[in-house]
Order: sequence, then C-alpha cells, then structure tokens
Amino acid sequence: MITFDSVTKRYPDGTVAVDHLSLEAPTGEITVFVGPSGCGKTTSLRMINRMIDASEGQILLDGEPVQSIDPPTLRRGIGYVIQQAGLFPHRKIVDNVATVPYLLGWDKKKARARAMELLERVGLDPAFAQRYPFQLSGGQQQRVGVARALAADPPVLLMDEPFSAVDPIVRTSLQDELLRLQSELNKTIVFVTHDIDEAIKLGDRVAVLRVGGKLAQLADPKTLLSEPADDFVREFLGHDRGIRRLQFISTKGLRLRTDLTVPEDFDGSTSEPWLLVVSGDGSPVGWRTGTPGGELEPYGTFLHGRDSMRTALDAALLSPSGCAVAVDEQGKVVGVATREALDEALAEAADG
Ligand SMILES: Nc1ncnc2c1ncn2[C@@H]1O[C@H](COP(=O)(O)OP(=O)(O)OP(=O)(O)O)[C@@H](O)[C@H]1O
Repeated sequence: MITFDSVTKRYPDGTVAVDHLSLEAPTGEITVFVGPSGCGKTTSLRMINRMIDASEGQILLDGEPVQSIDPPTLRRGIGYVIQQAGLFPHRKIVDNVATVPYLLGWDKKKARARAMELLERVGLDPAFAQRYPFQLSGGQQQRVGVARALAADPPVLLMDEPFSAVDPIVRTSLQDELLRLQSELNKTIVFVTHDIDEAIKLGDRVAVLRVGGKLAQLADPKTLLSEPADDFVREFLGHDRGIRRLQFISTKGLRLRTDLTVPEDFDGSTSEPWLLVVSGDGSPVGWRTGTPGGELEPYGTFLHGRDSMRTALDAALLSPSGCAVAVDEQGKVVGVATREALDEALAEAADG
C-alpha cells in the first residue's frame, strides 16, 4: 500500500504543486490521479519514487517512509511507464525490456529470456525483439514500455499518461491489455491521466485533483459518477455522467423475450411489429417486420449478464426495432430486450 500523509510539494519558485495530499493507494489495485493540467498529478506520482522529494508530509510504502529508502533501491521495486514510452533509441527492444534485470546483475541469458516472456505477455510478436524502437508504432512502443517496467517484477507500477500519445483505437486496446495484465499480476498501480473516461475505465479508485494540488474527491468510479463531491468534480465528469453510470449497471436482471425470434425460412405474419431472424446455428441475422418480405434490418447485440446496460442501450439504438439482442459467449441469441424491458431496468437503476 502507498500512503500519502499530508504531502505538500512547494517548488523553489514558490509554486505549490501539491497541497496537503492525504490518500491511500491500496495494494493490488489501480489508483488513478486525474485532474486538469497543472493540478499536480505528475508531481504527486514522482514523489512516490523520489524523482521529486516532498517538501512536507510523508509518503509511505507498506508503512515505510520512502525518504528512508535510498532512491536506486526504491526504484528497483517500482516500475515506471511514461508517455511515449521513453525507450532507449540505440538499444534493441529485447535489451530495452531487459534494462532493469541487467542493472540488477542478472546474467544476459536469463535477462533476455525474461524480456522475451514479457514481450509475449504484453501482446507483442517476439520478432519485434531484434528491432529498434523507431521501427515500432507508437502503440507497440508503449507495450514495450509496459514490458520494461514489469521486467524485474516490481510490486508497484507508476504510469504517467502512458497511453495519451496514441490514437483512440490503439489507446482502447492498450487499456484493455492493462486490465487483462492486472487481473493476472495484481500490482499496486498508480496511474496518471487527464482523461476522465480513462480514469473511470481503469481505476479501482479515482482521485480527482484540482489546480493547486488539492484532493477534490477520492472514490470508486461508480460512486464518483453518482455522487460527485462538488461542482468542480461534477463539471470535470462532464455532462453525460448519467449515461456513463450505466456502464456499472449489469444486464444480468434484464428481462428477455424469447418469443420474438424466427428461423430464416419463416415467412408467416404476426402481430408483433418486429421479429428477429436467427440462423440455424443460433446467430442473429437481422430484424424483419411482422409482415414477410422486405430487407432485413440491422441489429445490435450485447453479451447477456456480462455487458453493461450502457452496451445494451447502445445495441437497442442500433436497431430500427428499438430492441437489443442478447447473445451468449458464442454469439448465439439468448433473447431480446425490448424497449419496455430496457425502460424497467433503467427505472430501477435510477431508483438505486
Ligand atoms: N520544476 C518546477 N518548478 C516550478 N513549478 C513546477 C515545476 N514542475 C511543475 N511545476 C508546477 O507545478 C504544478 C503542477 O505540475 P504537474 O506537472 O505536477 O501537473 P500535472 O497535473 O501533471 O499537469 P499536466 O497534466 O499538464 O502534465 C504546475 O503549476 C506546474 O507549472
């Protein structure tokens, strides 16, 4: 666990970057520092591994003040990932990843084997090992940055806007990858971002900082969205806070209808305005109207019980029928959530 105990950082020119910050980043969890530019996120992060020293207060690592640990020893137990990866340009990828093991005096073979294992872990083709950083895309370089930070298996990982320099699609996949890795590794991660969506997606706990380095709120993402502490936090969360809350509401209890599906060769009429055509193997094909003939219309799906109400609602909005198609892990139809069922679930969510 990392503990900030009334930590203040005053730079020599008098700027107070962090002001009496007290919070805990629990072991095995992702704690995100989020806030507008200049609110002291990077300064707070760098005080953990003593790249910057606190002016007042103390930071404890599992109860031990970081001030009492000499910086090289401290940093060996703390992985650090920054924006644009910060790889050594003249070293091959494998040697970049093996940087800390080399520093720790591992023999070259063992260090390289560890680097190869990690490249695979972060989803990179081992063939990249022999390349130089400039021969990789920005997203691939970030993966190498994460692999390098994990090389000596540190219990703590500090990540400073690690995904902000890549395009939104790559960014999403890097975020997913980090969550997958974290589910296996259970590191204590402190993650800095200015992007509230990233904070909500990744954080077990989110610390919102305001300019002047003061903590505005520390909460889990669900609480943050439903109970922002003040106008600053509310404003920072943005105007679609209600919609984003839906991502924490499960589709498990969503009522499904199973009488609205028909096989592909069905050409009868019904009084239902829409019917979902399902192929022989159970996958959805498209919506047709109650009367036969005409083109099949598009549909949207959600994984029943796994995806959130946000995804279910999105699926409904993609279909002219206004209904969302519930599928299982194999993509087979398990039922249809009608507008009424979605309404009921939303009303319950609003009450809760
Ligand atoms: N070496 C320094 N000397 C003086 N002031 C500094 C120094 N480094 C940072 N600051 C100031 O401290 C405040 C906090 O900076 P910091 O980099 O921690 O913010 P941040 O929240 O990470 O910002 P950003 O999102 O823009 O990276 C800012 O007002 C910044 O100008």
